[in-house]
Amino acid sequence: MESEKALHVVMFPWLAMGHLRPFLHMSKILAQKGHKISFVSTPRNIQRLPKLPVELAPFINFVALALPEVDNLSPHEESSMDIPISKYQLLKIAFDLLKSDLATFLENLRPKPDWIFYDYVSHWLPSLAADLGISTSYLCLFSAACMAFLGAPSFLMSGGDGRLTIEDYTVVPKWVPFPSCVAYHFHEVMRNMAGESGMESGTPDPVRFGASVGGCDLVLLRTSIEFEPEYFNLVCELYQKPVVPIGFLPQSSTSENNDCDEKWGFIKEWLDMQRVNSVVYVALGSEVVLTHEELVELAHGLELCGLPFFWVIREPAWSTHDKSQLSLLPKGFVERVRSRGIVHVGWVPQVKILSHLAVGGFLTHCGWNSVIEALGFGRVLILLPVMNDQGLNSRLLKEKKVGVEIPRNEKNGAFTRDSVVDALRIAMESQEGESLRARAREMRGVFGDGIRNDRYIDTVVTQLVNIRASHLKSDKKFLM
Ligand SMILES: O=c1ccn([C@@H]2O[C@H](COP(=O)(O)OP(=O)(O)O[C@H]3O[C@H](CO)[C@@H](O)[C@H](O)[C@H]3O)[C@@H](O)[C@H]2O)c(=O)[nH]1
Repeated sequence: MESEKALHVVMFPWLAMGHLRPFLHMSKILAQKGHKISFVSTPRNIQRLPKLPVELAPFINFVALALPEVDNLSPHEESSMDIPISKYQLLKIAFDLLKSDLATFLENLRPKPDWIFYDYVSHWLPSLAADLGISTSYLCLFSAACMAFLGAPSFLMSGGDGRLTIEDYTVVPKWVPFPSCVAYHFHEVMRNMAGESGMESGTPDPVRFGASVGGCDLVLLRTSIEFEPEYFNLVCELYQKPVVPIGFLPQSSTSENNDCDEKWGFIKEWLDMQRVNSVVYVALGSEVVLTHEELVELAHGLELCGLPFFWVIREPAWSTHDKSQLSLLPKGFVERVRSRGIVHVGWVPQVKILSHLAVGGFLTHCGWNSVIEALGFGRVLILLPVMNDQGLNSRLLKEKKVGVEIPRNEKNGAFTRDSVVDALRIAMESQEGESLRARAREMRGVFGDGIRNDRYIDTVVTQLVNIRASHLKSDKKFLM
């Protein structure tokens, strides 16, 4: 790369592991190409990120801004994984209050950064950056299908997004011109509403999305044209502005080299003892907490199916001993499955686990990072969406025939142990599931191919350089 084209990019992700990590990953990829990064977040979130490889450390500067205090949010509650969904709006209030410290940081940066990449929550950032002459990109970490479902920015901005009833979210929107099953189930909308109660942050999520898309110079979407061309093209039509796919930012099994190294030893030892493609990896990301009933049915399903499994259970920071996830499992479960199943509480090196040849399938909540990581290694998916965008992703993955969804009761979301067993058997063993497994294996070439995905990044960098150059040309104040 010619040195005069090196960019300085400020990263400002939402306070959630599923957002901080891909922003960091994007930072590392740009740093590898010689660009400079200022990664802005709160102290505890920065501390929790995987350590940088030495060769990239000079290119990435972490900037810690203290999270402003708000009522009913304790000082250590800095990320969505620290709090129940009922407190998400409080975290958004605190996040919005970072605006003035971020503005001070940006004003004092010399020379001025070229770009700021922001997340969907910071709806106030485009105008702040524009005043300072910094180009803006909304780095969107959701599938194109999900963004197409949400709709055009003007629609999102108009009074909360024009959908008035729960049922409005359960149908494919009228602007989707091709056959699609991407819409929420009733119970998914209900679960999401638990995080929106009262709109305490003053800014509903649809408005945050609409302003983030509408206000930026460039939308970067973490997807590829090969996987969901119809939805990607629809997003471009809806947005009427430059939208560039960034590919999937695939990670190799060694790219998280220092993430939970000590744990990997024992996990690998266990996986090494299992047959190729035989293990179901079960994990539900950094935010989902199952209800007691769901946890019990999932446990029974895993026990009854007879397959080897590695189940990661997240113990929420706010749970007490009698409400801990482990204590809610069926009595004697861990002992009964010990010969073929591991229940692990706490953080694990997920990418390393998914890369292991013993893992055949992934029972997932359909967080977009998890989906990308699993398909990068060609693992078939058993879909158990819970909240956020997960239901939409699940429908997309079903549509693309790379996974089987565990059926739930439409109204209350209940699922049974038998439906878990059925889905697991289809995905992992039965003749019926062979085409799903084959299609998931094919996806390695789309999600996991480093060279193919790197081409997307090269296009992104060209766009960043060109758009920035045209901004500098058209407005002298950008030259400060
Ligand atoms: O023990 C763990 C648990 C998680 N991870 C990593 O953490 C990330 C989790 O991301 P994701 O799978 O997307 O789940 P969430 O953290 O739940 O993600 C939130 O953010 C995603 C991206 O916007 C959304 O798709 C989800 O619905 C939303 O819940 C992934 O990279 C995992 O590899 C680990 O490495 N170890």
